[in-house]
Amino acid sequence: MSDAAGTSIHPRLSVQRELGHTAWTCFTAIGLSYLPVWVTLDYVSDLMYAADMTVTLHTGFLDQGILIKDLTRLRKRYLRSKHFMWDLVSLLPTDFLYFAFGFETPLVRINRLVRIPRLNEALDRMETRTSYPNTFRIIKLMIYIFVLIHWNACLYFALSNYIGFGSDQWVYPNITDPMFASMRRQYFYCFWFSAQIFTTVGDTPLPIREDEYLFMIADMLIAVLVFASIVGNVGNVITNLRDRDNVFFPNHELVKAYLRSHHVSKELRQRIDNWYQHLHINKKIMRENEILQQLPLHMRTEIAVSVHLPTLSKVTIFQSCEKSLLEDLVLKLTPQVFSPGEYVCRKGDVGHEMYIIKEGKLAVVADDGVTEFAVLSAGNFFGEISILNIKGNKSGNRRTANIKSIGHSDLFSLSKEDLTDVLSEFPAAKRHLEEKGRQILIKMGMLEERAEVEEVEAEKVETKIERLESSLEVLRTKLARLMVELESSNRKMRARVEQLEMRVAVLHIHLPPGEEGGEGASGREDGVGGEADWEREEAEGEEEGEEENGGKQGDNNDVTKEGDGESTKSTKDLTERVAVGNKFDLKDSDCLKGKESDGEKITEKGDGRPGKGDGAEIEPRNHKHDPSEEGESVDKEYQRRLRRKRRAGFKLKEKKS
Ligand SMILES: Nc1ncnc2c1ncn2[C@@H]1O[C@@H]2COP(=O)(O)O[C@H]2[C@H]1O
Repeated sequence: MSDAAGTSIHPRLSVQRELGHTAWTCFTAIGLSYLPVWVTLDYVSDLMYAADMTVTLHTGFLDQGILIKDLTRLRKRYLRSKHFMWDLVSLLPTDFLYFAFGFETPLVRINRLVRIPRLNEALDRMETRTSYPNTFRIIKLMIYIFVLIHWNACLYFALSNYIGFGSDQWVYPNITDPMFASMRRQYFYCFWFSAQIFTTVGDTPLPIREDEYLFMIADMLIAVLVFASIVGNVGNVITNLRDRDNVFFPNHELVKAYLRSHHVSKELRQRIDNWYQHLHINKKIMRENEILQQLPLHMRTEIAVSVHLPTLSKVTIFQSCEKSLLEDLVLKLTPQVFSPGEYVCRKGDVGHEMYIIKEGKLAVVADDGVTEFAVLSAGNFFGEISILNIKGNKSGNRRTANIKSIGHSDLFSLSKEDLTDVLSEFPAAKRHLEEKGRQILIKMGMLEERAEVEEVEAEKVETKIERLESSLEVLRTKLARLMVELESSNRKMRARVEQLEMRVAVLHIHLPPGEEGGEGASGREDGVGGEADWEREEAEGEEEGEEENGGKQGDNNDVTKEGDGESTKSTKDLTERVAVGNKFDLKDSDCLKGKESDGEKITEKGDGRPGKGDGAEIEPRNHKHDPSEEGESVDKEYQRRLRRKRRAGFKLKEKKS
């Protein structure tokens, strides 16, 4: 059960109780004559109070935005709240006091009044739910005033009773007088007396005694407040109504004042007045976008869809459209009203929006304003040609015809930007609109078909170029990937060769000295792995290196660097190089080769010892044995062989290829 349900039974109930009780308390005769009625009303009210407690117990509440309906939690919450305390107090069975004081003292039930805040709560809720809040506010105010006057009337009667009926001219006349004896007369007289005070009419008899003066003073003070609140509330209601009108409709008063001050012709003023009249009488709300702006977008869309969808679905082009397109469109529509004979657009004007007809009839007219080419009615649209950039349209962005409102017509306008926005997402609808425009243009002979064909062809060429460019891009990426793969397999190969060479070098080192020397002595022909070949290659390499690189010889470090660089050069670099259109230049690898030969050469030069470069650089036997030197020479030997073999490998590969 929702929260609102809990308080809905209160207003009638409480008003009735309060009126009843004071009447019964002060007008004892009324109370005693209708005792069964009062008692029944009292206990029915008590039942309702109890029912309200049950309802409250089942009323959900929001916890972090989630409606809690769990009974145990609801019960716990209610029992711990202060409402429960007040509800309990209001239902205490004080009626047992009747046995002590008798039925003439219904005041024993005064504890029921602690529920008054619930009455206010209920009224507030009703006010937010009613569709006529201003009327509701006025009625609420009237009820409050009525209750106040009623209570005051009862007090006046009770005071008169206390002073003595008819003891002076201010108090209630003697009730033994038949004229004032009837219960109805008693109540009406007191109510009239009280109403005079609260409405500040003040036409009451003058008080005589002090207690009468005190009563009057208190009443007058309350009356001022009551009067002020009446005036204030009614004023508010009127302002609200005017504000609402000002939001719904353009401010006529302001426009009128403007027209007067600028001495606008009577005929034009008349037309504007008629237009205003039409808006008011037919409740044409012009500023709905402004009004709905205060709501969140999804609610605005829902409202706009429910209000305008029937119109949009009448429009042929939108009939087959997806719901999302209509939802997009509906928020961008601006209502416009045109008077009879008014032009919506004129031929030759620059088009900024298109129109959808909600109601009314419009004519496509010749320049004379009389000859009608076509009549458009609800569900039709127009003004799309000049904003769609139709190819071959001779009039460009200019209106192709005059459109005149025959009677009053209700249109929705849709700006060029909004239409372009929406149509960019829905190409089918765009094609449909363009097709319709093209047909009209052909009929009018305003479509340059050759230009259209040319534009279409130019578009085709453009599309082809775009396609070629994108294929080129794909090819480049593929090439880059291939190059990266090539590099990586190269690297792997080299690593493998290095490993093998390392093994060979280790074998050499561990050979017995005789064999080692033998190898050195036996000459290059017997060298491991065809060293003679390497030497030859080396020599060639040197020559090539000299030819190709000339002055680059100083780059001797590059040999090793290039070798290592293979691994440091990231594949990313390569990809970038290729992607930016640098054709992967084979010269690079040639240079590399060249540098390697340079490097080799420089190493030899650096050695400065003839014969060192021939690859048989084994230390003389009689050299004083130094283990560190031996290690160093082995290292150098190994490096040199490594380089030579690598180069030889390259050359062999090249030769083979
Ligand atoms: N013969 C016609 N029948 C229906 N509509 C037309 C005709 N001629 C022009 N229109 C519409 O009138 C509009 C005038 O502005 P546009 O040229 O932007 O778009 C035009 C069409 O939508």
